[in-house]
Amino acid sequence: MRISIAVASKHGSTAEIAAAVGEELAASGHDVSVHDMATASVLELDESGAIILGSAIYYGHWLLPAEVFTEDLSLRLDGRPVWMFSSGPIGAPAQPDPTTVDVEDQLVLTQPREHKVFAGRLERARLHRGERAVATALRSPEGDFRDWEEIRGWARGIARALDDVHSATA
Ligand SMILES: Cc1cc2nc3c(=O)[nH]c(=O)nc-3n(C[C@H](O)[C@H](O)[C@H](O)COP(=O)(O)O)c2cc1C
Repeated sequence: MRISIAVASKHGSTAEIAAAVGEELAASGHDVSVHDMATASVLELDESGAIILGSAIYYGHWLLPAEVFTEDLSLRLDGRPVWMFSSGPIGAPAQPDPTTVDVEDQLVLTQPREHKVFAGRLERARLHRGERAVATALRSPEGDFRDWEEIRGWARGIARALDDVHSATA
């Protein structure tokens, strides 16, 4: 099946999650394309049988390009299955609590099969000056907390769910 992954990332770590999800789905035999929501058109996803949307979390929300893209896409979904992921919480245990991300609008618009929150990466050297000030004020831990086995396992679960859909309709 053709699967599109559309992602919004400011400092690259969420884009790398999208790439890993894409690798797993491709390994399961799917035809996968990854789109940057900051530059892609929703029309590029028209031929996809399933769609995965993901964004980094900043200040409790998805990045603006992800919010705009998702709203536009929602008019063209036509019942196609959607999965969503967010990436942000930092540290061990990861903070803030993954449930604090406000993606209510995106959930209502796309009715995803699942919304998964993955831990993120925060490296001060990559941040802009204002972001660094916020990270310092919040005493955010620094590091790469992404759990690749969790991420790849989630992608394999999507592949299995799509197989089930396919065999039920075959
Ligand atoms: C200024 C700033 C604000 C952030 N706000 C949140 C937040 O509200 N919730 C959260 O879970 N993570 C937050 N994060 C952590 C980022 O989501 C995390 O670093 C993520 O992995 C960045 O993804 P990217 O590399 O794709 O941009 C924030 C990070 C920065 C620098």
